Amino acid sequence: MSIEISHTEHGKGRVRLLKVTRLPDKHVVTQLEAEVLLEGPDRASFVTGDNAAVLPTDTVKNTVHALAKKHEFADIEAFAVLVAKHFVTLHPRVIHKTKVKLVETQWDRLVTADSSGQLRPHHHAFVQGGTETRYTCATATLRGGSIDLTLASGFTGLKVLKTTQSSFVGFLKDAYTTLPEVPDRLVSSSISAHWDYVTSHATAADAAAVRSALLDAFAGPSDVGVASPAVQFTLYKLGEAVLQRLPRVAKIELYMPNIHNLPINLSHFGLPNVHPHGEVFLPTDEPHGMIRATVVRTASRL
Ligand SMILES: O=c1[nH]c(=O)c2[nH]c(=O)[nH]c2[nH]1
Repeated sequence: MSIEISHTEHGKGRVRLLKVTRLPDKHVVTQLEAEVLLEGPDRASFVTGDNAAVLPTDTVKNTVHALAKKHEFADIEAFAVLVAKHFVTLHPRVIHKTKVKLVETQWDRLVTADSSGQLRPHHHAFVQGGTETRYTCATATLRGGSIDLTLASGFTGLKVLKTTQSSFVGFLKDAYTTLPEVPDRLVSSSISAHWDYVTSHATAADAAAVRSALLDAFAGPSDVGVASPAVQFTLYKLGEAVLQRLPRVAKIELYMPNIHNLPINLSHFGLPNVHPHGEVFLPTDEPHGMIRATVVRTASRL
């Protein structure tokens, strides 16, 4: 029997920083948590204990902090690419690939009354709210003399709810099926999305456009909505909307837990509480349905 080591990587996780950019008219903050992993051809540190090709993970952390100070960057996408390129550029002999994941903590600018009583965006005060987390992943890989870059972005915890235009009927039944057919129900989810860009030049605005496309497809037109015969169908429509609207997105992975809101049985009190009278529900978060799919663009058959 011979034993070999195959894939190796090392780096630093949970590297946190908050950067303040002090512009004259406003301060701008970016808070992020980085995970940076380095890959190289040398296996000696794992196999023989020779650390000559190992850039300490402590240095990786320091580098993230120092690059944040040295460079201006518009969004986490730009900073992820910058960090990923840094290591393969500085140490091409021992580092052939860098993977960077940056998770952003969103600070929203407060809107308060100014000294004259006018409501205005605040110069330097922020608030954090919501459960949504946005992230981006960049990789830099040395190929010959150049660097291949890939960029992906995503978010978790985008909570959505519709109070009608959702049904679940006609499903497969067996001896253990107790679920009744539901022609009209609430549908709720906490959407996670991860998408690959066809370019490494995508920005926070692209991520915002993906989010809008997903929400528009979930909700449908504001007056009439859009039918959801199952979370599965809605998930596919969400992915399709993103790929139709945004040519920079190559593929999107979506996870939509089906967060059940169960009609409470009020029949003891002579109160019908099911379709079309369903008004009082018990929001639950476990167990929840798990619906996941990847939606990709295929080459045109024309
Ligand atoms: O939209 C749904 N998809 C399912 O697969 C499913 N299964 C279930 O019990 N309820 C639902 N709802």
